[in-house]
Amino acid sequence: MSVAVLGSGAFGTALAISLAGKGPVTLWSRSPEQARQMQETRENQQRLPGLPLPEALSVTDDLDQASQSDTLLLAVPMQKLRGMMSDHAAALRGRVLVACCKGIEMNSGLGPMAVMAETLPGTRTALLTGPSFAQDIARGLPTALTLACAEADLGRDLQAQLTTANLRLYRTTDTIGAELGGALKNVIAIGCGACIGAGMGDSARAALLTRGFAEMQRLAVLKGARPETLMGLSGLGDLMLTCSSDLSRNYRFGLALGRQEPFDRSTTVEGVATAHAVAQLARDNRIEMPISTTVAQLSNGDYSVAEAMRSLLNRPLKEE
Ligand SMILES: NC(=O)C1=CN([C@@H]2O[C@H](COP(=O)(O)OP(=O)(O)OC[C@H]3O[C@@H](n4cnc5c(N)ncnc54)[C@H](OP(=O)(O)O)[C@@H]3O)[C@@H](O)[C@H]2O)C=CC1
Ligand SMILES: O=C(CO)COP(=O)(O)O
Repeated sequence: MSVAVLGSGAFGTALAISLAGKGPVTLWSRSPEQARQMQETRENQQRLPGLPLPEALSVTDDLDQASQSDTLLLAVPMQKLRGMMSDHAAALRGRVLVACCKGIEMNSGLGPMAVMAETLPGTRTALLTGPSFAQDIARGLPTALTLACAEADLGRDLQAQLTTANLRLYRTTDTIGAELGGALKNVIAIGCGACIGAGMGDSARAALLTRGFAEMQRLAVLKGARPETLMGLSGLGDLMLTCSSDLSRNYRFGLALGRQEPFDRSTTVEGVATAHAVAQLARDNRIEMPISTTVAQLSNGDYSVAEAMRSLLNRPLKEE
């Protein structure tokens, strides 16, 4: 089975580098200029500088060529997934699609699995998610991720196809739990970054992370996830990584909010749109998601970090 990665950002490039250790892989960029640069320099200078592209990795800007592969990894930001799939529906039809994005679509409240199902009904789909920074994967550091696929046999095939020497995949059929774990942890990571940036300390971060995890479980279980999925790589594992590392863009965005410093808005920070989607889901489903809702308000500039923390501390007392 052949594989191509569609989307030449940091994560798509890192996955293609890792997969190239096993055999030929194609990386598609929508930008002819970026594709040419990568072919010439054998590096993704824009999104993943300093990490060489192996020989087995070929770069193209021709989607028809890339989509000849049996398995296509879709490595674009969540809010771009629907548009990218609609633009290229004819080329993607009939292939196995593996979404590699973490988030909830703003207007629909849907995750990547539902967006793929709506855009190309009948397509065989899966999700790759979990704790990993693109730089770590590209450097060949040990990493473990979750491959979620509702079709157990296809999940097994994809697990074997996409596991590499240093990237170990676990599988699950709980696609709802896997996608909500990956989406919701980014929101909590913004909150944790803001808390550290504002000098509120590690104890406050531990409280946010733990109560944030309670929110993640509440929404995920309501949507049909298995609680144990949230305890795994795609939930707790990714939450811990993202809430504690400066390599995370969501965490760094939070740090900047807390320090009242500017932040480059062109950086992919999935948790901002997802926080707004979660706030809407909380209203629609009448559940409490106070930290996620506060992060949405914070990222809008409605609150200072100090005000946000005060509003969380002043909530009615309750059982844990
Ligand atoms: N970076 C990481 O460590 C990890 C990222 N992820 C997830 O992977 C997803 C992608 O993130 P990442 O690669 O880091 O993001 P980047 O910001 O590095 O790159 C995003 C890429 O998507 C491309 N893109 C955007 N819109 C489209 C479109 N409509 N059609 C085709 N390509 C498009 C961009 O192209 P252009 O440059 O032309 O705009 C760019 O190459 C996110 O959901 C993220 O949460 C998951 C795990 C780790
Ligand atoms: O998802 C990630 C780690 O698992 C990457 O996090 P950021 O998108 O915050 O950089």
